Amino acid sequence: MADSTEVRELVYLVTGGCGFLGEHVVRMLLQREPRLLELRVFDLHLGAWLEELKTGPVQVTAIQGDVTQAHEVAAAVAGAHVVIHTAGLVDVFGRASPETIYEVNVQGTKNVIEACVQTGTRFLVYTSSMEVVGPNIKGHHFYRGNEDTPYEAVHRHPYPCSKAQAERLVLEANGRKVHGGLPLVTCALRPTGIYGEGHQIMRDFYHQGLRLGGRLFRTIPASVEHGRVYVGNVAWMHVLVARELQQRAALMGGQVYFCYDQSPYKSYEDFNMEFLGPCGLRLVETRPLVPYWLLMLLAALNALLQWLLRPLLLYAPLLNPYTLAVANTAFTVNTDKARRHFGYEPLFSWEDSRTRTIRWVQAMEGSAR
Ligand SMILES: NC(=O)C1=CN([C@@H]2O[C@H](COP(=O)(O)OP(=O)(O)OC[C@H]3O[C@@H](n4cnc5c(N)ncnc54)[C@H](O)[C@@H]3O)[C@@H](O)[C@H]2O)C=CC1
Ligand SMILES: CC(C)CCC[C@@H](C)[C@H]1CC[C@H]2[C@@H]3[C@H](O)CC4=CC(=O)CC[C@]4(C)[C@H]3CC[C@]12C
Repeated sequence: MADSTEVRELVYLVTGGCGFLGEHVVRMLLQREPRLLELRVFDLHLGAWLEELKTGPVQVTAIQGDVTQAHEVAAAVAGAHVVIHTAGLVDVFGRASPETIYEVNVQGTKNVIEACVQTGTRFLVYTSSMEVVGPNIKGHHFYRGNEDTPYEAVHRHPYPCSKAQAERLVLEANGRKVHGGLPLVTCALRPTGIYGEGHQIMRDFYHQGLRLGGRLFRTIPASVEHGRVYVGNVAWMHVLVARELQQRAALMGGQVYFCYDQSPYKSYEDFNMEFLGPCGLRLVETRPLVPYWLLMLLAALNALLQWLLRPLLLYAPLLNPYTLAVANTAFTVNTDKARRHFGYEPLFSWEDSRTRTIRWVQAMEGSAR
């Protein structure tokens, strides 16, 4: 909470501040960063909700801009003490071309780093992803691993490749001299699958369940654990890391941290049912209804259809070979690195996270109840 004894002097910039995670980071900063003087929210598409934030003690500056445009980024970064770079193209469904994904995720990140160097901004927090580690193309399971767990991180899909490249750039930039001669301090946060208020895929599953008469059909065995983390805790971790990076540069600079909380280890579908169940949906079958080989065939067919239809229309269903491989490969983390390095404790318990997410699903139009 804002402490009235703290002096408001810091300028923060959040790129992608109107996205699913970005909005939570923006709101969390306003609630939990008492030294904030100005908060710049940079996004390709600005949300109308920003207006309601402009009446508080912090100056909220909305900047409509594109991270792929170096001059726009430099203008937004100039004078900021801290940059939280969450902007990214999150596309594993083939909606955008690989070139566009690289342009936004890699070139956009380069632009942010160069802007920090040119303008003298010293602290950069990058929202990376578990996907920079895995699941890899071989489908190796990553079972309750931590930041030091050996794992063959080999990818082919543009999204994880671009996130891995961008993360490397951010970490390599740690220690570079910025304008004025002081060193840049960077670090990267790697959320697992984020859930919570505003999660588009949860919305899609909910509406799909409604269309199917309140039922969802299991596709992945319940034993395939998936790492999930509540958006409020991911946002809190960003706020904390940005704050502590300024005090503990030697320890935290150039480091990566998985984002974790007390959300239970479950399969992707069983986890979603924690929220969709109380909203009237049920998961049919204890075992997958469709055999895995058939799912693979359907996924390949979807990829083929996407390619054939591309000149005419965008066909981008949830099921494709990549999403199937990710959903069917266990990836869970068990770490306390963030606690050890900067005192992170989840702000929201599992019960809170669950209740908040259920309330949000229930508030969606046409609740199944
Ligand atoms: N959703 C998830 O489960 C996970 C997301 N992440 C990472 O978290 C970050 C945020 O992801 P989400 O909030 O889920 O996605 P999102 O799509 O809701 O938010 C991304 C934001 O970036 C903005 N953006 C996209 N291209 C831009 C550009 N060229 N210039 C300026 N802004 C641009 C979008 O308008 C959007 O507001 C991303 O970097 C993503 O890779 C990491 C792990 C898991
Ligand atoms: C076989 C089913 C039809 C598959 C449906 C579920 C999938 C769409 C999702 C299963 C796992 C998700 C990914 C995972 O949570 C890790 C991610 C991290 C990110 O940085 C971005 C999003 C994502 C790739 C996420 C995307 C949806 C799933 C593949």
